Amino acid sequence: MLKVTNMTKTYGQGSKAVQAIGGLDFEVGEGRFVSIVGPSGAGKTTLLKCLCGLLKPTSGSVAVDGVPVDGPPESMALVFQDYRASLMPWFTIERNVGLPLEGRVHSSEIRKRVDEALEAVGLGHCHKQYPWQLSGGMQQRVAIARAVAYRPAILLMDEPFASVDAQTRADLEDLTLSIQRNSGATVLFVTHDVDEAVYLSDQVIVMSSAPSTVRQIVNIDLPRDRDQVTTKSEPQFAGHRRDILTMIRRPSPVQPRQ
Ligand SMILES: Nc1ncnc2c1ncn2[C@@H]1O[C@H](COP(=O)(O)OP(=O)(O)OP(=O)(O)O)[C@@H](O)[C@H]1O
Repeated sequence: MLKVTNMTKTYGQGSKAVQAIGGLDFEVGEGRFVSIVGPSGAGKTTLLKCLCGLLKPTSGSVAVDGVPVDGPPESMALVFQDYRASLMPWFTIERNVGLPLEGRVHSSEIRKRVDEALEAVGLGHCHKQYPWQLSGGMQQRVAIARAVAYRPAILLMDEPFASVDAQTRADLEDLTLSIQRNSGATVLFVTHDVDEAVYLSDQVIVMSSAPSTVRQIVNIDLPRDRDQVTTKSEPQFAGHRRDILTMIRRPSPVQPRQ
């Protein structure tokens, strides 16, 4: 469904050039949940921006169902870490959720999808409230509801739970899994948290440091029905976690004393 071929990305030119992505090749199958991990500055956000057509790769290509991506495709939605920046404070929750659908589908259909999406994220009682009246975790649920209402074939998520507390994060992980199962969407999920990547994914793409390449694609052979306690107690979970952490761990800058 999604194919990245020999993709590179360099910002700037000449002596100021920064090569973020050195050359990436991978494919993501329809309905898969794929996480992307790698050291800080590896180019994970840059990769997502190239996938959704916000940035043009310097060379190589991105294609969805064989069609090259050269602008934001209709079939994709994005959820960012910073929910404060992605929600409009002067619009109600229901307006925020329905916004990407305005002008695309009939208003009665928008109402129906907004109701369903807010119900799915447990905010069926918040239609008329404003973002600033909700907690951080609730605001991130609104951002997820907006993506759900849009019904994308591909959902890109860039560290979506990095700004919420641990319990809310676990709840949002499970919410994302159940939404993905129900919708059948393909999810690409950038995270710094290796446990989160293993817990959520069918596959984890491990990137090297910049200029990045794919170090390894790890198939996660855990049963698909995940549970925060039992899945994380599985020996395979610990094995995947150890292997991925070993791959992305940076050498310590502090040398031991002789
Ligand atoms: N607009 C830009 N102009 C110039 N350089 C940029 C720009 N955006 C990112 N970079 C550089 O590209 C490299 C990759 O950045 P990117 O944000 O994609 O990495 P990341 O893996 O998402 O980082 P982190 O894990 O810290 O969020 C970094 O060296 C960064 O400084």
